Amino acid sequence: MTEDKTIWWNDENSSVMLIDQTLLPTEYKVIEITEVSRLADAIRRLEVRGAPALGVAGAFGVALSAARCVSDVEFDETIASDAALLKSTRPTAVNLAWGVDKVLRSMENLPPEMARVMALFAAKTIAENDTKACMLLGHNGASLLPQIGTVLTHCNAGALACSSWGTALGVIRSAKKMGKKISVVSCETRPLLQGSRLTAWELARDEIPVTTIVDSEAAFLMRQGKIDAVIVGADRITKDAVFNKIGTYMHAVCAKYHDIPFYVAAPVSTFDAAASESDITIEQRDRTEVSGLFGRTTVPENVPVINYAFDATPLDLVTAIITEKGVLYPPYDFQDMK
Ligand SMILES: CSC[C@H]1O[C@H](OP(=O)(O)O)[C@H](O)[C@@H]1O
Repeated sequence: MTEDKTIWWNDENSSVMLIDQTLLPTEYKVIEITEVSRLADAIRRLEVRGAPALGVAGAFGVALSAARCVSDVEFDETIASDAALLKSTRPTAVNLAWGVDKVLRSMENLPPEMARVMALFAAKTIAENDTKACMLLGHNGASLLPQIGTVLTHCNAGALACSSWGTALGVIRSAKKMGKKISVVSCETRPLLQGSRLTAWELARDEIPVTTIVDSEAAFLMRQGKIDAVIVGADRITKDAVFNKIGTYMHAVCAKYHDIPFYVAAPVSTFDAAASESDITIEQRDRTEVSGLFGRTTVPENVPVINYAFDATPLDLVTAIITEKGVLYPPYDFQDMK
C-alpha cells in the first residue's frame, strides 16, 4: 500500500486516475476521469476522499479543465467555472480549495498554451510534495509513539487519504520502520466506515496488526487501559480547533479523561490559521448514509436524521500536532504553518 498512489495524472490520455474507494475493501478498482464534472462527482461520492487527497484532486481537476478546454476564447471562463465547481463539492477540508487555488495562481496572466503546461506542472508538484510531507511528518511523529503499544485511530488518514503514505497512518508506518511494535485499533467510523473499509484494509496489506471496533467501544477500551495513544488526521486546523471526521471530538474527550495522549497528524496544507471554529462550515450529508445499511432501512422514514461529516475538537484536547515542519505543542502558534 505504501508504494501505491491514490490519485495521479495519466500523461498519455491527459486524464486523472484514482482508486475508487467506495468499492474497498472488497474491490480494488482504478478509474480514469476525463471530465471535471465526473471528478466533482467522485469527490462528492467519496470515491476520492481525505483532506490531502482532496487537495491533489482539486489541483489535478484544474489541470484537467485546462487540458480539456481547447477553445482559447472560452479558456478563462471554463477554468473559472470548473474551479468553482470543484471547490463547491465539499466545504470542510481546506485542502480542496487550497489545491484548486494554488494551481489557478500558477496560471495567472499566461496565454492558454502556457497556462495548460503550468497548471499540470503545479498539480504534479502538489502531489509529489504531499507524499514528501506525509513521509516527513510520519518520521517526525514516530518518536511520539511507544516502543510497544496500541494506538487507536479514527476514520482513514492513510495513503488513501493522501497522494500516498498517509498522515496518521504515515506516523504508524514510520514507527514500524523504526522497529516499534505498534498495534492499531481502527474505529469503523460510521456512517461510511472509512475505518473498517479503508484503514483496516491498508494496515492489513502492510502487515501492521490492526483490530477494528465499533466507534462506541473506544471509551471502554480506554477505560480498560488498552489504548496507549490516539492519532487522527485532520481536514482543517483553525486557530482554535481541529476539524476531522465526526466522532473525533468524542475520542478526544475520552482520551483526556483517561489521560491518554491525543495526536493530530496533518501537513501544513491543512492549516487555516486565520480562521476560527465559528467561521467553518461543517458538511452535512444525505440522510440515506445513516438511514440505510447494505440495502436495508435502519431508520423509520418519518424519523429525522442529522448527518454531520465532521466535528471540531478544541485545541486544549490535543496533546500535539505532527507536521512535516515538526511537532507542535501547546500553547499552539500556527504562524509558521503556511
Ligand atoms: C489525512 S486526513 C483524512 C481525513 O479526511 C477524512 O474525511 P473523509 O473521509 O470524509 O474525506 C477524515 O476526516 C480523515 O481524518
